[in-house]
Amino acid sequence: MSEKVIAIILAGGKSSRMGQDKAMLRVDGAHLLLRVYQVAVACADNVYVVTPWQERYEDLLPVGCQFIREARYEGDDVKQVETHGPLIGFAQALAEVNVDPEWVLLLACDLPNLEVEVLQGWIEGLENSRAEAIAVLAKHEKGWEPLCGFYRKSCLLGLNKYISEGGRSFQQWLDQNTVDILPDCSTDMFFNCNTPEDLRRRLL
Ligand SMILES: Nc1nc2c(ncn2[C@@H]2O[C@H](COP(=O)(O)OP(=O)(O)OP(=O)(O)O)[C@@H](O)[C@H]2O)c(=O)[nH]1
Repeated sequence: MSEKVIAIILAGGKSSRMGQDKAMLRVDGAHLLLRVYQVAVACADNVYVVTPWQERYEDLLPVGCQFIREARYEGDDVKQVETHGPLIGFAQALAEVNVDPEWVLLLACDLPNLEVEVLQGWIEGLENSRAEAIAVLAKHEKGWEPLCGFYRKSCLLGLNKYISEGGRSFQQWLDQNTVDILPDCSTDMFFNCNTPEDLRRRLL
């Protein structure tokens, strides 16, 4: 029997390179965050959206969507909100999630090319991963693809230790641990929209 997963979607970035909230961009008629959410629902028993600004997305996502409200720092000027970055957003979400499956599908909100069938195939393969692997991810020449892949919930202990020692890099944390590699990493599912140029390319 194949593994079950929960999904966590990260939707709390500054989108500074895009110049507007990436989660709200429309691709093929639907907001990016909604597209990612729908894919996650097709793959996972429970889906959580972790964000410091839940109110922005409440009308966008179906009623009953499970939000995890991430703590944020605010200066006097509300526009100067400081986010913590994806690693801390992930750790905060993992700490909140208390449901059963041991595997978490982690997704960024800016992935316009996700394919349910590919993700489901990967989920089926999770049962073959090594017991000591904290994650199963794609790996490319430049490193891991941390924001479209699978983590064991038990990685939280080590992740919190890494963060408490000042670590903020997915790549560095993953390199310190055992990680299995996903089969067929050549898919363009990992393409993410960081800049207006990325978006233009995707919409062509
Ligand atoms: N919950 C949460 N998600 C984050 C945070 N920072 C980034 N993300 C998400 O992580 C994914 C990748 O984000 P990046 O593109 O690296 O960063 P970004 O801040 O969104 O964009 P830039 O400002 O252009 O770097 C996106 O889904 C972001 O929404 C954060 O502090 N909290």
